[in-house]
Amino acid sequence: MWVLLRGGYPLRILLPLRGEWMGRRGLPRSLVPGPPRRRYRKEALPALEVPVLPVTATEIRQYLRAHGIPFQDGHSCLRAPSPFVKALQLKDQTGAPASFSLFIDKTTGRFLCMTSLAEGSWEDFQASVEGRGEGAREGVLLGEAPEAEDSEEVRRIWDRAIPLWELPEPEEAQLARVMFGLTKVTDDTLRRFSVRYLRPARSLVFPWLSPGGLGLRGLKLLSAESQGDEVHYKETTIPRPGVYHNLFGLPLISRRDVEVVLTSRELDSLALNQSTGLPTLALPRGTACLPPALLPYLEQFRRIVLWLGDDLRSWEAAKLFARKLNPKRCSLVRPGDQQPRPLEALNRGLNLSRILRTALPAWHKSIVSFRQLREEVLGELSNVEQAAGIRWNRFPDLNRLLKGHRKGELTVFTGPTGSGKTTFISEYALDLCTQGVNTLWGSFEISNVRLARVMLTQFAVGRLEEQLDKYDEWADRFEDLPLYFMTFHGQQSIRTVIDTMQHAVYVYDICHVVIDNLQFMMGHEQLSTDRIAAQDYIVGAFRKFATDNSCHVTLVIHPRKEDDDKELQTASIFGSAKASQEADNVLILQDRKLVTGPGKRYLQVSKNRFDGDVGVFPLEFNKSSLTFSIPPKSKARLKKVKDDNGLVTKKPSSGKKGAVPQNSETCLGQAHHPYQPNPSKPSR
Ligand SMILES: Nc1ncnc2c1ncn2[C@@H]1O[C@H](COP(=O)(O)OP(=O)(O)OP(=O)(O)O)[C@@H](O)[C@H]1O
Repeated sequence: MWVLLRGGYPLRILLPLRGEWMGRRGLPRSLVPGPPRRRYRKEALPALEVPVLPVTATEIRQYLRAHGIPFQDGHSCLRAPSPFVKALQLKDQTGAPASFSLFIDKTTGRFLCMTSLAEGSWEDFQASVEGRGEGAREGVLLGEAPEAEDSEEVRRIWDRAIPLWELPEPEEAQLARVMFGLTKVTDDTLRRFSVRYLRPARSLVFPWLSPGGLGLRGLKLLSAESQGDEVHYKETTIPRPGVYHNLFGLPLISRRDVEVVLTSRELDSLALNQSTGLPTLALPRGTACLPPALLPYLEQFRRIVLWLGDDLRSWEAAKLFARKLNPKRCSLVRPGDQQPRPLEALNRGLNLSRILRTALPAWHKSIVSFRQLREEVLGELSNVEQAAGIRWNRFPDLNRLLKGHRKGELTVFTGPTGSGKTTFISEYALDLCTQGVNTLWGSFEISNVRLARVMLTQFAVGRLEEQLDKYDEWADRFEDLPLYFMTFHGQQSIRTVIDTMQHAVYVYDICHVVIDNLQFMMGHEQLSTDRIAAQDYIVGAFRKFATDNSCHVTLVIHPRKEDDDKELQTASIFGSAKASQEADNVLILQDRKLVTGPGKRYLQVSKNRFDGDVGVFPLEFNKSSLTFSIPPKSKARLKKVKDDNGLVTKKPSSGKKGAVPQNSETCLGQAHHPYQPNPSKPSR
């Protein structure tokens, strides 16, 4: 059953790959825990060229006032009476008075009615308010959530899973407890959270229950594999990660709870709740993202403590999420030896309540004293490996020079026309995306379909035209990557692009934005002198965005002038020194055709603010897989050039992969070779 919405259709500013290219799924589904979701669907209309800007909180308030709709201002949402609630429904799913059960996200305008569970975009809401009379006559029907298709599989797995204490073999139960670190978690805790165990998969099963604990919306299976003296966890969710929006523990939250502890793992929530008795919730995809669709369920809390993990990445994610939740009500538990993950703290007999009391306020005045910085400095010093950022799997020599890909930096990338800039940066970004770096592409030059085709070929490391029988397998895995595309093409104003990037950071927790390329934000009418000023302004805007949002921006720039027989220099990129000063890193794709022959390229790191190492290394283009990454068998040479102190070091490349980040779990929660589909992931 579908609703035929009246009025304008929201133009898709951000388009997850699946919506445009795969053609097999509808618009992004921002689902929230609860019984079968009611959602608005729209006739598929071609997105028009001019994207709309996200609605602002001021506009939302003005609209509600103009239509006489009372509202209360919350932390991340406005609360209003719901137009989707029949008069007789007096209580919502969580037992609150249904009158103010509509939550409208102040940043995106998306709404969720806690009573009818209707949800949709700001335009949907306006259509339902303005078209209410006509809507009723046309028969406003609400669609079932598309992921309902998984419910049979969910029910089948759930029915086959049993509580740990019901396992026939006590040894099996004990082994499972040891593997998952649950030796100090009681059966009562497991029972309260309805945790089960699926014997055939040797996996814990965490249910996605509706707030009232009535409906089963989905599941997360967690398996553990011991590798040496380490245990690696692998997560599988139904429905897939992109729509698995379960706040694990939500059914245990009562309306009277005003404080909650957010964790990044279900096991940590079990340990925390058992040890402190505090309400606790686990985020559906750990530190990878905090879907805005979950914010209405967190509105009731006056204090939120984020205890996401024991490493720098968790600390960074906690700061990012606190900004979305309203920093003034958030406190962060700082990672440290005496402040490990909650489950580890429980197993080490530490006092979790005391650790919670050391949580630092997320919000502080704009001028900070060193006291507030010292914790972060300590965090960086004790996590040098992670402070260096995410390492590329495919470009070990890039790791040796840049040491990693870090949030908050601006990288400028250039190369001669037609040299393979888009192709290289596509693989460079894909490599990071497969490691859980939420990525937004702004492809102004080539269409998203063509770019996605290049990326899928690079992802499959081979021509899919010759193996179309494997297309679905690769496309399914590719679809689960945290990868989003702006729908702009051709000239765009920098303001529009920045606003859209801001929106994406909020909605999808984007950590890496690729802009290909800067020239598309330079109006044609600008004269040459203006062009330099315009370029400086645009680079400055991206610099500010990267810093303010702790999001890495990679900016592709066509060189100002090129002499075919000479290497590009930094000066040949920028009109003025300002732009090269703004960049943290400057990469140049050199194609010395005269020297190295067809296909050969060199990548030159000509600026590296992180630790100063600059140099060049060879790249070999593989036409069938469209990849530049060094084939594992071949050894590439890394030549370092003199750094500022005149030191010259020349290290033969070991050809080893760059150091894989400590937590090699990806956004999909499983560590697997990024080049191959993961056979252990159940096929759809
Ligand atoms: N090293 C290479 N050798 C041969 N062909 C290449 C190489 N790199 C990319 N190509 C091919 O050249 C074409 C142009 O590549 P690409 O669009 O990445 O270049 P570009 O530098 O981004 O171009 P432009 O300057 O127009 O943006 C593509 O078809 C690509 O497959």
